[in-house]
Amino acid sequence: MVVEHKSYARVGFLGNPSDVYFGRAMSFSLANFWASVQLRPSDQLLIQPHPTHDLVSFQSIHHLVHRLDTEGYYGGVRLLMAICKVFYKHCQEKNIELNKGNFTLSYDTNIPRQTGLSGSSAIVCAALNCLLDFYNVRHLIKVEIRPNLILNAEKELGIVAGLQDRVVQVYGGLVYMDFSRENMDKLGHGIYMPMDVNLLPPLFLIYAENPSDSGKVHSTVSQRWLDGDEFIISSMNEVAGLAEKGKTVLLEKNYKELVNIMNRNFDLRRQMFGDKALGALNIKMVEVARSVGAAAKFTGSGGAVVAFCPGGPSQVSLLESACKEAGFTLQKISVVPSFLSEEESKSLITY
Ligand SMILES: Nc1ncnc2c1ncn2[C@@H]1O[C@H](COP(=O)(O)OP(=O)(O)O)[C@@H](O)[C@H]1O
Ligand SMILES: O=C(O)[C@H]1O[C@H](OP(=O)(O)O)[C@H](O)[C@@H](O)[C@@H]1O
Ligand SMILES: [Mg+2]
Repeated sequence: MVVEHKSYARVGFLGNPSDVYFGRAMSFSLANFWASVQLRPSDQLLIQPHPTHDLVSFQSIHHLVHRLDTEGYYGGVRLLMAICKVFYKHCQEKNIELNKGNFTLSYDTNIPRQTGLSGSSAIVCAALNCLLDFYNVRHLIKVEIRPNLILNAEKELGIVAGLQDRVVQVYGGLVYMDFSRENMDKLGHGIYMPMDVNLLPPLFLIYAENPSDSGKVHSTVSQRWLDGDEFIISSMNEVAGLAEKGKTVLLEKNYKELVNIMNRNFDLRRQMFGDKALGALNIKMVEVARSVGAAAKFTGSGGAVVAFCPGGPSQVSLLESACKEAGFTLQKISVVPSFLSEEESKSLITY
């Protein structure tokens, strides 16, 4: 029995990064890019390195150093190992029996690497889905809990990350999420509300080959937040509030106000993180979009931008030219509908 699962990239549409800090967020599953994981039964338990993403053979020392400078030390192998560990420990803790032989896990991805499109958790989410089916335990691990397991796999590796990406990668579609401390403490997870994807106006993705490490980007703000820095705490609360406002604005189809909310979301991130942490190229992507009057903000911690053109097709043409001139890739966003089964949707609040 070979099991294969696909998990899509995600766009943190509003409220990110407050999800890392007990805030609120609205995100959607992006059909343009995905990761896939395959599980095959085998005699040995093998985590297969990807031929390009886990490169260990180089043409020269120059090539090796260039690769480390541009893409860092790690690929997906550590993510696959970490989710195996987290899944196993969770099952042990919950007395879920895992009666099966060994397997080989392999992965592939076309999600631009480390561009804030959640390439990391797409690999982890697809692997978790393989494990759930291989061991036939999907019915024993609630849908609300699965994002926590995906996040814990990355936390295990010391990556600073939040839940918004993992939630939408498990649920699919458009989801509004409330991670308030009260809910997290009481329920052990946030409150996740699927929304109608048709409420979204046409959106565009701008990105560049410019990998940035979300853990590194978050580390200073994360420490300041832990230290009780008032500016970070109040700004993060405002960012969380934007997701909530955004929910109302989308339901009312008030797209004029959506422009202000998206722009404010990025401006607050910029004030909190500072230009050095965000990176000049990432900031330029937002500025290029804004130069034609589009609203723009990061999809994640940096590398890709979600843009909205309230002026319609003529403004989209201007955006196309501006991106081309700046050397950025522009794609029309396509959203993946919800993945939830009828059974899984029943317990959830929908809009
Ligand atoms: N496309 C990829 N292929 C292989 N591994 C990846 C890829 N993207 C991310 N990773 C792994 O996940 C880790 C964290 O990536 P992260 O900075 O969160 O990127 P992203 O914004 O894509 O989620 C990386 O250090 C690496 O180990
Ligand atoms: O900063 C953000 O918006 C997000 O950063 C991480 O996502 P990534 O795709 O790795 O950049 C993090 O996992 C999210 O929870 C944050 O919202
Ligand atoms: Mg990530």
